[in-house]
Amino acid sequence: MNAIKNISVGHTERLYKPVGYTMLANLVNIIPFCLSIEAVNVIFRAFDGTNTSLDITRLWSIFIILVLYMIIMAIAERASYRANFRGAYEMSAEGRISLAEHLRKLSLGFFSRHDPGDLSSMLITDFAMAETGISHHLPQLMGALVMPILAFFTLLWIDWRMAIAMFIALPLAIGILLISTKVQQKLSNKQIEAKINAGNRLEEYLQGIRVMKAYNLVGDKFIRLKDAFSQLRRACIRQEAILGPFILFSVTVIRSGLTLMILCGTYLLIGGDISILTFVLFLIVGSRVFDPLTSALTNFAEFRYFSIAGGRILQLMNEPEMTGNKEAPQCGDIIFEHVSFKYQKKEVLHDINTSMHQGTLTALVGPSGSGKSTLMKLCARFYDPQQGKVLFNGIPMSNIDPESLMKHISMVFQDVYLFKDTIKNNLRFSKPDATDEEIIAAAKKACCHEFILKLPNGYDTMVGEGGCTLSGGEKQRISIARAILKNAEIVLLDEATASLDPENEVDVQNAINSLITGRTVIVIAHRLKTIKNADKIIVLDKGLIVEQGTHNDLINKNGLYCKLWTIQEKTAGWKL
Ligand SMILES: Nc1ncnc2c1ncn2[C@@H]1O[C@H](COP(=O)(O)OP(=O)(O)OP(=O)(O)O)[C@@H](O)[C@H]1O
Repeated sequence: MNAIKNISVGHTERLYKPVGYTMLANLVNIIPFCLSIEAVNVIFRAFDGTNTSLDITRLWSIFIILVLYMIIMAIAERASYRANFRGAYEMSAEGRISLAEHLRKLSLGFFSRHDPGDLSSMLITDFAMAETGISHHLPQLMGALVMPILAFFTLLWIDWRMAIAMFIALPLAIGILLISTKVQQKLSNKQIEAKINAGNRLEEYLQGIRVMKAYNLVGDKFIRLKDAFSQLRRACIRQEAILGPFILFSVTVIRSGLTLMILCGTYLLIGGDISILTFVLFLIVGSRVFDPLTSALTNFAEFRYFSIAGGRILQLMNEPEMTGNKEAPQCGDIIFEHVSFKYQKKEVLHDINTSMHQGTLTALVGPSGSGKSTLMKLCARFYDPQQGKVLFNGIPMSNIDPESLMKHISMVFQDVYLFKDTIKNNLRFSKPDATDEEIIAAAKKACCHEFILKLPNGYDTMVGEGGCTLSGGEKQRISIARAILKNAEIVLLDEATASLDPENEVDVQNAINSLITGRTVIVIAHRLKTIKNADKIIVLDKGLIVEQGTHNDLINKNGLYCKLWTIQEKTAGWKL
């Protein structure tokens, strides 16, 4: 039952149509079989010494029914084929979209626990496996059972002894397959893990090829890739080598029923307990019934393998989404009350108490790894803290709908991601209904306009996957233009001006200054001169707030900020 739920990714009702059609097709498929039995019967009666003449009319009728059957079957098979495949592809297309949608609603903490390769494998490979399970294996498994079940009950009615002899080995064959279930689960999980690992290593190898060439590391990474492929090879071989004999054995066991039935029939025939016609009838049924049974057994094994993929998808679907259904307030202060936060096990923020007031600029400073980016991510509710509260206009962020909150926040990160699309669409991403004029105005403010015009197709130029056709500084300016275009009440800037040349930095700084009026701005800047005029500077060290206040307050305190400031003054132009 679990396997069925898994393979349909929780939508068992989607299976009714394909399974129903295939079972019906298999049921109808019995007609030629019954007709051939009837034809044997007619011929047999003409030669059994009872002086009955050969009923040619009946034979012709059988032939005509067979032709009609073939026409109806061709139409019905087409309908069944369409139902199977359409159902499977529709289910996986919808499933992929809803899974992608679900992933969007998960906390970022989930993504730091999972490899992106693992997730993309679920979206592509696992769904493809569930698709195959639904379109092929489950309908074929159920369909293949129709004929043997009907045959069993009919034969039981004709002669129970021979019927039992024919099917006596079936429970044993099923038992063997069921015994292998646990082994299969373990081996299949290992094989799927090895497949994902190989995919991840390959991605790492391809993405890091530039660094590897630069540092001559090709050997080491290649060994990791080679190991991953060797592991996959071993997992595949182990799975086949261990499970194959189970299936072969159960098929052999089931087929032994034919021999048993012949032995039993011969014995009964000699004893005069059955007629030759009954014996021939059993031989005809016997020659037809074991192929679908074998196919059902092999499909059952395949079906179990494919259902593992469905189980992985279901597990992911059950990951809890971020809570909160309150509409985010238009604006307000962000307040941290005794906030502690850890990624997995490591606590990186300890008992943070601070506030970022509406319409002011708050700067986060501190040595690398002190927790600045983490604190900023908590402001945007990328994560919920394990202890304490983050309040937005007095409402705990954990009660606010994350999507509603995002409408009020613009962000500029250190690493800018651009979609494989035109520059214009990459800008429009932050405001889907923006007009061309608005886009250009934002680009001008962020000092992008001129370099965009110099591109081959201006605003319609395509940028590569991840924006690889633009320089770091250009990507950052595009990202600033996006934030300007979104025009949100809260602006989060992480190293916004880090990769700009001094000339552009002044322009962008001016653009940012005009953007922050009446807004809450939180900025991480390693170059302290850029935040000298901030309303509040929060100094972090090892996850603790060690100082907070204005530039002058902190200089007067003569603490960590003053130390950092002095170092930067002395080494002007250096980057901490
Ligand atoms: N996704 C993550 N998973 C686990 N640990 C993380 C993650 N992100 C950051 N950390 C760790 O949390 C600590 C704080 O990192 P954070 O990025 O907040 O510091 P930062 O002050 O912004 O550093 P930098 O100035 O170098 O960007 C670091 O020790 C870092 O290694």
